[in-house]
Amino acid sequence: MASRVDLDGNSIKTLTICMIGAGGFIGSHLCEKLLEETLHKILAVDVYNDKIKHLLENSNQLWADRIQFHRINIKHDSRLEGLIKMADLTINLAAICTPADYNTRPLDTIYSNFIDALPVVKYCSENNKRLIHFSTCEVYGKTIGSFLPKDHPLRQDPEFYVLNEETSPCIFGSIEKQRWSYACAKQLIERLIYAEGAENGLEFTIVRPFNWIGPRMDFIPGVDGPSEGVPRVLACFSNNLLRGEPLKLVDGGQSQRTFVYIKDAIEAVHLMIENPARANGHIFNVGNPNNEVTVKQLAEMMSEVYAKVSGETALEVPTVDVSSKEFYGEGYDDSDKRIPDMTIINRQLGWNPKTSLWDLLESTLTYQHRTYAEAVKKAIAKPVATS
Ligand SMILES: NC(=O)c1ccc[n+]([C@@H]2O[C@H](COP(=O)([O-])OP(=O)(O)OC[C@H]3O[C@@H](n4cnc5c(N)ncnc54)[C@H](O)[C@@H]3O)[C@@H](O)[C@H]2O)c1
Ligand SMILES: O=c1ccn([C@@H]2O[C@H](COP(=O)(O)OP(=O)(O)O[C@H]3OC[C@](O)(CO)[C@H]3O)[C@@H](O)[C@H]2O)c(=O)[nH]1
Repeated sequence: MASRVDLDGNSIKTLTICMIGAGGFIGSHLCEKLLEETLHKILAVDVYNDKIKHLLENSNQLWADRIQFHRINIKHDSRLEGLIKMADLTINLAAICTPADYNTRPLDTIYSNFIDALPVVKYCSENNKRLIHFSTCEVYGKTIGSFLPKDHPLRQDPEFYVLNEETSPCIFGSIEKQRWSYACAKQLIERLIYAEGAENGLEFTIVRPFNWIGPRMDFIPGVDGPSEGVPRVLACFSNNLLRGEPLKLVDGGQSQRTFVYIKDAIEAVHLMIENPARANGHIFNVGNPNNEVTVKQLAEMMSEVYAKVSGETALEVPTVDVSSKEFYGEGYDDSDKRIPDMTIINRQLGWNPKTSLWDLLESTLTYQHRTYAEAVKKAIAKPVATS
């Protein structure tokens, strides 16, 4: 591989990266990218490795000696500090990050996103190691505009809904709305990291992903995850499509989201890894402001794309409304709208997303159909056990 240079023309040093949560959706894509396009070494930490098995198993691959898997639960494992010390950079992706858990398992959610991340920050700070920490767009909570009357003209003013790292407030619901347990824990760990930077010189970058989606995201209930499990919206809707059932719209599917293709987003993380002078001390929104839809529009587009890639006829009634209480239980609440301000990431790293929502859904649903269609058919055909 020819010597590579960073955005300022300096040659890039080969790094050892301790990647915690490497076995998850984002981790698996980041491992793939780093192994295929760089010479960096990865100490991959997770409790699972199914999504990176293809990178670990084949010892003939060029990168076989550049990835090592460590099955470690960071809650209680003394090996973690040693791995962080061995690495030049730690990337922490580990988290409980599915909304169905936030209001039903708030303690696990808070522990996972705050308490369990504490030693990682401490070890990086004490050992003068750089940290890239994964936070979330959920730290913004609700938009200022959502508190205005429905037809108020200021709702159309970007000042009232575009989310900026340096100027937007974090607006959460009341404590009994346990949905916000995740956002609040992520916000506090961001503040702690920021304070470690200010008081102890920790070199950090905080990433706020805005709904990254693509292959290997979450699980299909009853196939490679629990039958009663509720994954994030891409996998929920994929599951409905694979089973030929209507897509469930929570509270009518009026919330808005911007979706970015995982492969575009990984490019942004790659730039952060290799341009520390431009990334350190910054918080970055990583999303695609051009791919905004309501959840209802997402459902309609996914139904259309799935019919195209699977060759199956779309349902005549493609969606059904369901209340949030019925779907998620007590204590659920929602972010109304999430448009990332791209000024900072654009200025620091020159990054812009490329893939349209239609194109990213086409490649993702092709993957979902190829990977799961047969397994779902078998699961549906299996007789239900009666007592
Ligand atoms: N995907 C998105 O759009 C998105 C959006 C906002 C924020 N994020 C953040 O990005 C990060 C990664 O998200 P993802 O979508 O890849 O989720 P994921 O659930 O697929 O990956 C998280 C990984 O962390 C591992 N993990 C959790 N607790 C652990 C522990 N105690 N010890 C070891 N490993 C542990 C899990 O096994 C999993 O493989 C999370 O911090 C999440 O909050 C993601
Ligand atoms: O079957 C379904 C599932 C979900 N919805 C609604 O879709 C919206 C998006 O839901 P989801 O992708 O599950 O999660 P959120 O966007 O709300 O939150 C995530 O954002 C980033 C992250 O931090 C990590 O990924 C996470 O917290 C939402 O409005 C659901 O109600 C649906 O209608 N039908």
